[in-house]
Formats: sequence, C-alpha cells, structure tokens
Amino acid sequence: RVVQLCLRQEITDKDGHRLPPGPRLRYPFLLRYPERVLQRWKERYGPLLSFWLGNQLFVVISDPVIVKDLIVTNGSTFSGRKQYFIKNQTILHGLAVTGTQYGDKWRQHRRISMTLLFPSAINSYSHVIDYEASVLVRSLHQHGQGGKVAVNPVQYTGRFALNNMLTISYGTRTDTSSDILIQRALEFGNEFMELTGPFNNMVDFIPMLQWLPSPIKSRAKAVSKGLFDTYGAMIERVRERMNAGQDVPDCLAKTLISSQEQEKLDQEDMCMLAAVFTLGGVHTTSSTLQWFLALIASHPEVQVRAHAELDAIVGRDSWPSVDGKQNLPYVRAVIKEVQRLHSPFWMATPHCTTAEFVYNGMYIPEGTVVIMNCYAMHHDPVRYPNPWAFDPERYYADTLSSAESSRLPDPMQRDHFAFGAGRRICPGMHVAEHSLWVAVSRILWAFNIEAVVDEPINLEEYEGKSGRTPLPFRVKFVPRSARIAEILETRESSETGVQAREPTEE
Ligand code: HEM
Repeated sequence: RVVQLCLRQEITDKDGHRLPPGPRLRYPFLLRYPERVLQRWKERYGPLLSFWLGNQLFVVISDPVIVKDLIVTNGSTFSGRKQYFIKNQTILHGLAVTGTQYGDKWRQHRRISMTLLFPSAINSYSHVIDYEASVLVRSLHQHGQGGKVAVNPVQYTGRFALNNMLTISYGTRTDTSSDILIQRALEFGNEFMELTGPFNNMVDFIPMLQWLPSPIKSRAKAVSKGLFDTYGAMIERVRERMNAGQDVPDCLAKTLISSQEQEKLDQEDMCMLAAVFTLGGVHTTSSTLQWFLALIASHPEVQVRAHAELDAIVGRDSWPSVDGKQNLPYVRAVIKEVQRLHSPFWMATPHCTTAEFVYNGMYIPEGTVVIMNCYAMHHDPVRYPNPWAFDPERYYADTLSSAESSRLPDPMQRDHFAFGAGRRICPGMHVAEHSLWVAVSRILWAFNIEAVVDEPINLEEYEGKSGRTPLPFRVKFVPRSARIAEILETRESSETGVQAREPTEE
C-alpha cells in the first residue's frame, strides 16, 4: 500500500487509452522553481506529459499547437478550475472569476467584470492611466534625485498598478507610495502569490492534511479575511457615497451595487468580484514593470536602440502619446519581449477538465489539472531562436495586440502565452497592455536606466510561487534631458476626475 502511495497510478479509459507519459513516482509537491523540473520532464517525456501529486493527476502542455487543440478548440472540456484547498476554497471561496468553477456563475461574473475591461470601456478611463504614468515617472525622478540616488522601483510600480485598478474598481486612488492601503494591497498580493502556487502545498494534494491545523492554513485564512474586510469596506464606502447622492465615477463597485438585485449578487460575490481586479491586475502589471526595469538596466544595447527610436519619432520636447504604439515598433517589441522572457506566471493559471478526453490516443480523465507550460513554450528555440537572450528585435514586425495575436489561426505565430489561452484567457489583457505601454514608453523616454555598480541584478531567481517578481534590486533613473522635470511638472497638473482617498483612513 505504501508503495502504491509513492508510485504513479496508470489508469486507462474503457478503450484502453493510456495517460500521457510521465515520471514513475508520485510526489507530495514540487519544490521551488517547478518550471525547471517540468522543463527536464518535457525533454524526457515530450510536449504532453502527465504526473501525480498526491491524489491529483496533472497534464502539462509544452507546445502551442496542443494548447490550441485542447484549451482553445475544446474549451468546453478544458476550462474548469481545480478547487485547490488553499487558493480556491480557503482564500477565494470558489469565487473571484479566476477561482470560480466553469459554469453559469463563472459566465455571469466574467461578463460583469468585462463591462469595465473591454477596449471600448478603457477609453472612458484611459486619461487616468495616463495621469498615473506621469505620477510614476515624476516620483522616480524626484525620489531618485535626478539620477543621483539608486531606487528600488517596487513601491512605485506597485502604486501605478494599484491606482489604475482602484480607479476601475472603486473610482478612487491613493496619494503617496507609502500609503498604508498600498502597503496592505501589495502585501496581500505577495502573500496570495506565495500561498497559491499550483504545486507547492502538500495540503492541496493529500486531503487528510486539510483537517489538521497548519501555518499555511492560518495564513490562507488571514489573507481571505483581509480581502473580504478591505475590499468589502471599500464597496460599502462607494455605496454610502451613492446613497448620499454624491457623483461617483463609473467603476466596478458602482456597477455591482446598481445591478446587485437584478444579478442576485450576495456580499461575498461582490467582495470577490471587486477584489479580483486588484488581485489579478496589480501584482502582474507591477511585476512585469519590475522585470522590464531589471532587464533594461542589464542590457544597455537594447536601451540605446529604444532611445534612438524615441528620439527619432517623438523627440525630447513631448513624450510618447497613449496611441503612439504603432509608430514605435521597437519600444512595443521591448514590452512583448519582457513578457516572453519573464512572464509573471510560468504556468499561467491551471485549467481543469470537466469531462474525460482522448487526444492523439492519450487519455485525459475528468478532473485532471491542465498546465500550460509557458516557461517551455517561451523558451522554444524553434519559435524563438536564441531563446534565453533579451532580444526585442524578434517582435519588431509584430504589430498585433496580444488579444489579436491570441486569435491567430497558427498558434506558433502567437506572440506569447503570458495571458493564458482559451475561454479563461486573461480578461484584463487589454487594460494590462495599455498600462504597460504608457508606463514603459514614458520611463524609457524620460530616463537612462542604469544598474548600480557592485549591485548585480539577479535575472535567474525570483520571489513568489504563483506570480513571479524579481528579487529586490535598485537602479538609477538618470534624466535624458534637462527639460524633463519641467515637462513632468506641466503634465501632472492635469485633472484625473477621480477622488483621492480620505486622509483619515491612511
Ligand atoms: C501583465 C498583466 C497580467 C498578466 C500577465 C495576467 C495573466 C493572467 C493569466 C495567465 C491568467 C490565466 C488565464 C488562463 O486561465 O488561461 C489570467 C486570468 C485572469 N486575469 Fe490576468 N493578467 C494580467 C493583468 C490583469 C488585469 C489588469 C486584470 C484585471 C483588471 C486581470 C484579471 C484577470 C482575471 C479576472 C482572470 C481570471 C479569468 C478567468 O478565470 O476567467 N489580469 N491573467
């Protein structure tokens, strides 16, 4: 019996189809950097492999064509979510779109959140993202004392991403990067990413452990309570403002409150729907910006090329416009290359089968967790020659947005898989791309981003088990022109139309 518990279980369907090949042992969890293990297994067992963690069967896809065949074309079978004990049951209570089982509730919650995330909806708040980008660049300039002092960018990228999400979710923003709400939201985000890796928690795969008290269970409960308390209170604040007849800007909370009865949403639904923008959109966008800064400071030759393009097309008297993407193909390519080389999620978010399926003679049972192995796909030398190099040139001629690219008939032509695939593809991808564009193009326009002597930036290791951020690092933001401070000054005086939080709640 003990041997059985340690060995792979070979199961077949009624026609004798076997599972995709995989390692002979059954594991209780996978250690840190599981993508490296999966890469080795991919070399050994091929682009569709299977393995067991405790009682859970996983299938790992490392090939874009198989992703398309299974997750996109057969989305009706491959769009479930495993109800992980820690992530989905304890923290998210099976909600928050990302944690919701495939079905009517997921459809309803995804539809509601999309009302704020469609490209047409973004137009109504793109001026806010524009404004937040100027706050970001100005803070880096000020706190970096014009390039004299090295800066750890985490608070600044965090505030940029958080304010964008707070605006969309609650029509509000925070004023300083040391604001307690920013700290708390970033801490929740980091803790959530630490606790919710797809392979790390033994308790997710050995059910009897779920009955025992454990530090990880306590931490998960604390995050869950924090999410409900913080975001629930913020919804109530919007409700109070609406009840008092105040002019509340259009935002998710307002949509939820206005349609609460019609959509039959309870308080848990509302909290988790509102929380997901902050959970899904802040850590991801902020970490992509941090990887951008880590990579660009480590590759001066890329920076020189980007600056040459900016000088030739935009000049130094005004900065890149919100819709100037098509005129700056190299800067646009830098963003895609950052997302390829350092996607925040190497495993996307695991899908789960809602029925059994046979693919090329291999059996995938109902309830199998299906992993898109972005790490392997993003480092495939056939699709990306010299795959470990940071080389934006490879995307120079790619004029498509990531959403357009995800719909290409040939999956080998898709830009990258950082936003996942199929029916669960990231609904925030339009706003994420928009935010990344304004932040990256303007930071590049404003500064030479320089590594600090004797402080090497680590591009190999990272923090977070589900979402990845670089280890702490510092860079210098050296202004590229004497007029930058003046230009930033005039830009930041523009109106946002959103409310800063009341100081009493700091
Ligand atoms: C660079 C930024 C971002 C990255 C890399 C990213 C990545 C992802 C990935 C990989 C998934 C899983 C897709 C799948 O299951 O196939 C996902 C899902 C999701 N993302 Fe994003 N995301 C980003 C920004 C955002 C933003 C800004 C929002 C909200 C405004 C957001 C909200 C969501 C939601 C709600 C889901 C769950 C979708 C579902 O299960 O149906 N994300 N994201």
